[in-house]
Amino acid sequence: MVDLLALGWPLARAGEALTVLAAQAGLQPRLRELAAPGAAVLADPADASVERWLAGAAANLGLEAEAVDTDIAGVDDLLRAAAPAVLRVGPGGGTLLLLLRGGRRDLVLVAPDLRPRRVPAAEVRRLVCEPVLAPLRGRAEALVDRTGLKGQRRERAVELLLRERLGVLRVGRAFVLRPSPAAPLLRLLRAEGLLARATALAGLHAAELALMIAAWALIGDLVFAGRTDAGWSQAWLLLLLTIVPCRMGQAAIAGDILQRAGALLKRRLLVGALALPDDLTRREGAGLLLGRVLETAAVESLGLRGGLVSLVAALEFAAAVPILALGPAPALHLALLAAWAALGVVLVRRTGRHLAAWTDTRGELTHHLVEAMVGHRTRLAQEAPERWHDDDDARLVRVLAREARLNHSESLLVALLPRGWLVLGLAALLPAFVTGSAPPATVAAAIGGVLLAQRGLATFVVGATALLGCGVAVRQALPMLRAAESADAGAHGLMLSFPPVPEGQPIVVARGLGFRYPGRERPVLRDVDLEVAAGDRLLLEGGSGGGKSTLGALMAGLREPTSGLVLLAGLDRPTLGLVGWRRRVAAAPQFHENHVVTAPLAFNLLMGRGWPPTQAQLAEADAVCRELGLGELLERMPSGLQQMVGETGWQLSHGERSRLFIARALLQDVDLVVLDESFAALDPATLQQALRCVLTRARAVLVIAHP
Ligand SMILES: Nc1ncnc2c1ncn2[C@@H]1O[C@H](COP(=O)(O)OP(=O)(O)OP(=O)(O)O)[C@@H](O)[C@H]1O
Repeated sequence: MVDLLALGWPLARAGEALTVLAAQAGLQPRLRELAAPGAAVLADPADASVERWLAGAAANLGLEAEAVDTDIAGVDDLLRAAAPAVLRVGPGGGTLLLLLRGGRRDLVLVAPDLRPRRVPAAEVRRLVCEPVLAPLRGRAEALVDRTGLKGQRRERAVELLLRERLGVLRVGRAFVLRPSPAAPLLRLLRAEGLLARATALAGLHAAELALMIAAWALIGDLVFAGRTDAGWSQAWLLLLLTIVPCRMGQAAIAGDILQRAGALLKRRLLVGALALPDDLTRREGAGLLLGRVLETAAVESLGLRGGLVSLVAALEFAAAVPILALGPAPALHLALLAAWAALGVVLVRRTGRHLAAWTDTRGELTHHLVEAMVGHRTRLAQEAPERWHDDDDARLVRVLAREARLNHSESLLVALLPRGWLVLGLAALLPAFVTGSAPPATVAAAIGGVLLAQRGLATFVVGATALLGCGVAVRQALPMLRAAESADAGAHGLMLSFPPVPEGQPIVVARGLGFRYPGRERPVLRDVDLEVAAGDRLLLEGGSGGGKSTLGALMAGLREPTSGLVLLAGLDRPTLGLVGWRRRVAAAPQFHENHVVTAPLAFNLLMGRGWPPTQAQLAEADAVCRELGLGELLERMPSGLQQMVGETGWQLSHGERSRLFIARALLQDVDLVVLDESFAALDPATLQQALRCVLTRARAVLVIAHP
């Protein structure tokens, strides 16, 4: 029996453990010194802060740690397929097992002496499940004992009974490690095994082509040399039959490539969409961004299919060239083929231009449509009905005209290129056929070459059209792909964790602070000095457009200064990272910048704390709501904290929304809360009540308001 806990790593060495596992699993982690989890994290290993720490540390190494929950019935699958992964085991999940290789019978763990150790999967399974099963084992054994079973059969019956009865109980968490979706593309492709699969696919297709050419050669020999013996026909049949498994293998590998690469691309685009710079989303508007997101679907479907099909086309072309070179009119055939391929390139480029123009007009149409939907209620109230659809027809006509041009160009490509070549290729063989100057077998092989090139051209058209679509879609998705590349850069800082700032000590200090919006000539803020200490209650007043919200955003780490310095607890943004900064300062932005997500009220309140919440967090959310005067609303809502709110849920009033935003900031349990005009919509009595709650609960507060 192996002492598995001795092979585990203590939580205090979690950073080192992640680095070692990632390096041994070939994930090429970024080599970076990670600070150990702080005392606050280690104090309660059962708390979600450990999981947040692990996720942040993985991001620092350029990796992604996906938390996977499993029930007892799913443990075997997890141990088989999750590697490389970190399993939390032992009391409170305070020990980490590093799963390097999974399996059904044996697993490989990385021990604290950095050596891989093979251990039986059943023992790891027992360690993971026993804390949940142990309390009920006695009852299960008593039940089985009444059946009279003995020895191993008794053990097995107890296990099966427990698994059957308790299969859905949740057991410990695992963190599956993989390269971050923002990692260099080549590393992602290699980690997913896509390069190896693409090579296998090309190999199988080349084998299929070789088999087909051999089959032609054989049939040519049979027909022209007049052989009639059965052995040759059987060999021909065998060659054709061998093509079947070749094709099946290709279909399976291609499906696998499409699925894996599709998932990879989706993850990258999602990361990019969430990391889009704030100013870009403002500048482009929801409509254009929605259009871009819709276009990204084409990147996957067209790009992947186009890539595979083009690979096949290139192989078919490459096989046709030597066959034609051995035919009766090699120079003429090869010259014609080169000219036809050049014509193909011209037609493809023309189609590409039409496709890009059509996509741009469609994007404009989506933008127009979304703007109309967002402003629908205002238009209903303010605009005469006969003007609602003013531009619609003109926009539709523009889209349809460009679509017609695209269709024409595409049909020329699809119809002319492969069929035209067939006519030309066969015509070039006519002299040899008529004069009988070449042996029949050579003519037959050349016909095969012409057909193969035609197949290559037809495949090329399909692949090129798909790649064109993909190219246009990539251009649309570019902001997201770029944002994905920089998504993890510095977001998690050095993962420092330290206790709350003591009373009277500075939390945020700004010196010589300046800020200028991109594209603006004059700075909004210049030479600002400000210090906010724990226990401070500050009010920032000023005229409209004076830069109050901008200063609030700088304090909350939502923007970086263009000159000067802002320090939080003595540390700068790169050291703390955006994630670290937000754990210390929470902001309730202005009304038009803040959003009620269509989700339960509790989700909206606890957004910054992770989901699902603990009972204690729910109780805290309930208490804050009541202190802010939302108690009566909670009573009225049939589902209380679980009531769906947002655009399609319970519609909150202006004042209720602003208190939800205040509660959301207070519940983040931070050193400093920045409230930007959060009280403007409240009547005097409610305002006093809300203010009392903020002053009691916040360790320090900066309130932005008009005089
Ligand atoms: N994203 C942006 N891009 C360019 N300029 C901006 C941007 N956001 C704000 N501004 C400009 O910067 C100036 C300061 O804006 P800010 O919102 O900080 O002022 P404020 O004092 O909070 O105003 P108010 O009291 O009206 O909310 C304004 O002139 C505004 O137009």
